[in-house]
Amino acid sequence: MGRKFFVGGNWKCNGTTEEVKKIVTTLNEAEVPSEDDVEVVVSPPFVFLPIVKTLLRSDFSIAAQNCWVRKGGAFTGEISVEMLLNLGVPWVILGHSERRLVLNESNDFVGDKVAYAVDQGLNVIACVGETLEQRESGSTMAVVASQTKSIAERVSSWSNIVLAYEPVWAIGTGKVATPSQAQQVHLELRKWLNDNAGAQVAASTRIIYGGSVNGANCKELAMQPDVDGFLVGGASLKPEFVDIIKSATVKKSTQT
Ligand SMILES: O=C(CO)COP(=O)(O)O
Repeated sequence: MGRKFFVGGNWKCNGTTEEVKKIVTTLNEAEVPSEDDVEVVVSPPFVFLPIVKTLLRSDFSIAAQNCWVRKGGAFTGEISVEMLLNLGVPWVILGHSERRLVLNESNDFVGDKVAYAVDQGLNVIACVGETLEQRESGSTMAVVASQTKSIAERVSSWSNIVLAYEPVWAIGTGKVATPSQAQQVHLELRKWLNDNAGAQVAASTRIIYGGSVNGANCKELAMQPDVDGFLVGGASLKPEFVDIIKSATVKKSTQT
């Protein structure tokens, strides 16, 4: 079964209403490969989800950048899965390193969030990735495996989960993982899924790369056999996001 190329744009904590409208206009006017060949999901801050949902072309989808771990209630400042579903937001990004590291979200907490969101019917972009210190000490695979394990042991199905490998040292630094560094970890993650979640999950789960992806480096990364797309930060706020979406064509050419 082929894995459809996936391009996510994580806008993080950026934008004004005017800027958001401008990005959406650029996306709406872009000529991109067909929905059969690429799935595009943009993730604005919560407050802009309704306007983006209203204005964005119908072949692109939207994601929240976080959600509460269980059913909503007396949790000041949180946004629940139920609210996202009520607004018609189909995706959520969970376990981003900025939340793991700055807000101290543990592997267990992220695993609980993913399980609750998936159980309620959301699609999840689940992020894993090592810090520079962890890479330099040789523990990259141990770190991403334990982050993935906390998810795997809580979910009964992977069919609505996209796994995003985002090495922390490559995020917002301009220091992109080389295509072979990305491929190596993606392949290891797929082997891990094979051994722990089954061959079908390993074959069908999309593993996307995030960390300083831009219009110039996306093609070579897209050609790697286990790179099934991208989660883009900074460049998703710029017109070059369109070029990154177009790298789906490069991917397709490597598969035929
Ligand atoms: O964190 C990221 C996407 O979630 C990557 O961010 P940058 O593309 O800005 O490095």
